[in-house]
Amino acid sequence: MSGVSQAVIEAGGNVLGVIPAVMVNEKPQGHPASYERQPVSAEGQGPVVLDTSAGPGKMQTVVVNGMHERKARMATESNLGFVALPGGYGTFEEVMEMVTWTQLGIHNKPMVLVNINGFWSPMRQQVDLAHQEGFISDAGRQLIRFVDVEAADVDSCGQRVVDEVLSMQSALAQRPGGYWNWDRSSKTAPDSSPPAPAKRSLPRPDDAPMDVDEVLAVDVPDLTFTFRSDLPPALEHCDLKLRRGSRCLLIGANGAGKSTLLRLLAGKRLCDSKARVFGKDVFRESPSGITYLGTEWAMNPVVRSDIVVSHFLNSVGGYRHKERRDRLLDILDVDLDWHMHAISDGERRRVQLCMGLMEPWDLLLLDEVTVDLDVQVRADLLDFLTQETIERNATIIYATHIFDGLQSFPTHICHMRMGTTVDKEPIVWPPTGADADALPPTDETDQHRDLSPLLSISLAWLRKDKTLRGEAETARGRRRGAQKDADTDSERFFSKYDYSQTVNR
Ligand SMILES: Nc1ncnc2c1ncn2[C@@H]1O[C@H](COP(=O)(O)OP(=O)(O)OP(=O)(O)O)[C@@H](O)[C@H]1O
Repeated sequence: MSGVSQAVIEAGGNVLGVIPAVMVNEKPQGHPASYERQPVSAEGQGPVVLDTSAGPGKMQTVVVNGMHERKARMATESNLGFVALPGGYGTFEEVMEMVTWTQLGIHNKPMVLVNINGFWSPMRQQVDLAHQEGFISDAGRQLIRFVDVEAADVDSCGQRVVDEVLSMQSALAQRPGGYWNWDRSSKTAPDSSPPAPAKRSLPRPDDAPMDVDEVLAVDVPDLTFTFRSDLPPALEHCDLKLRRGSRCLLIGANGAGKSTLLRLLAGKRLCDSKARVFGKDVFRESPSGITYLGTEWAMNPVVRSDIVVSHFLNSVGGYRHKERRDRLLDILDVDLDWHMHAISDGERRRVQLCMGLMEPWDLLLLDEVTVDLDVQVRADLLDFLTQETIERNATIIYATHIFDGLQSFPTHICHMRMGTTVDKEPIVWPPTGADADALPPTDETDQHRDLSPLLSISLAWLRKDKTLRGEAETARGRRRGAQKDADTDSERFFSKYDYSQTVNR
């Protein structure tokens, strides 16, 4: 791969590597490589590396959380198709998965194997055998092609391979969609036509009437999602429609489903229901311009390793967005000389935000990432985000439990309860007319508190949600909190296993 990368760079092309975080810094113990890595660039030593010394092209390495994300990212980035050179298990697996995705209609991309000195011939025989035996259909046999190359001709076979990819691409374009209707909730056959315009009129943040052809920034109709088939759905019948330029707060108790919804919108999990961002299916069509920032980032060992912040930011593409990066460095008050392993949680969070927000986004999904910022930085950040939605018409969905200084931030609020969105459409904020009348008054318990209208409504919602959730759990034989009437052997347990002196608190 390094040879291919080097050649591409020398020819002025761009190389994008996608690497799981675990492989970033070190060679795993027992790694069979008998040589020390001698990279032509600093590839593999940071989240994204640009090596300008290698040649006129650009080389970048993107670090992702795991192998599945890596594959999905590679599939998304490939807009022409896939070319495989000889390789081992990983290559076999990737080749077959990408072909399978074309067979199933998840994407529709050529797969061309460069058959150097017959390396892939056994694979071709296997595919032909499966075809003869009826395991692969006639149409399925067309989903993979081989270009025979002698080792001596490797340097000059590039054009033939590209021609094969292009020819296969036009053949695939004639092909109907995949076998499955991936949207189980739809009664109709797969439809490759552009998404239907939204039927209902949604208020724009500035309340202008909606154009019927306008593509919504977020369109989630009746979304249901289950983590495992033996568990009840974590999301059920969720609806969320937002126009570009909206800033929507997700409000709900712990476990209401906010993070799950945000992660689905970020395309991190496959779900049967149709969820669209800018008119594209979030998982299968991977719309560009989505940035998701969640709390799990700070747990990643890479961001706690001894990396200097300036290197870290450069390596994730700071050079491409220098102006925004500098602006964010000022707003977030980040010291470029900090070492990531020797800063506070809040400081690490500022670096995360700087890193995540540098590249302009069209949809920003924020999952509680401002929780450990000090109040001044948080206030300045909220101003920056508001400005982004006004100036660039970008959209934000923000799940938080911290309501300080939020009163004038949202254009919409969306109440989630027990895995569902309570209203068919998010409530325009600040509310007026009938919307305002429908909102709950301050709960009696909270009348002595000095609450903003937003916090007052949220508290009233969550108090009601707790009661409803308690009733639902009781009906299922569950109960939270103290179980005063239940028999317990905790005293006996304590006398036998007294850990109180040994457990760190
Ligand atoms: N990996 C998982 N496997 C199974 N169930 C899960 C998983 N993650 C979350 N859930 C369930 O999904 C539900 C919604 O969780 P989610 O994290 O989306 O809630 P949330 O509204 O973001 O909560 P919080 O405010 O605590 O962050 C919870 O009831 C939880 O039990």
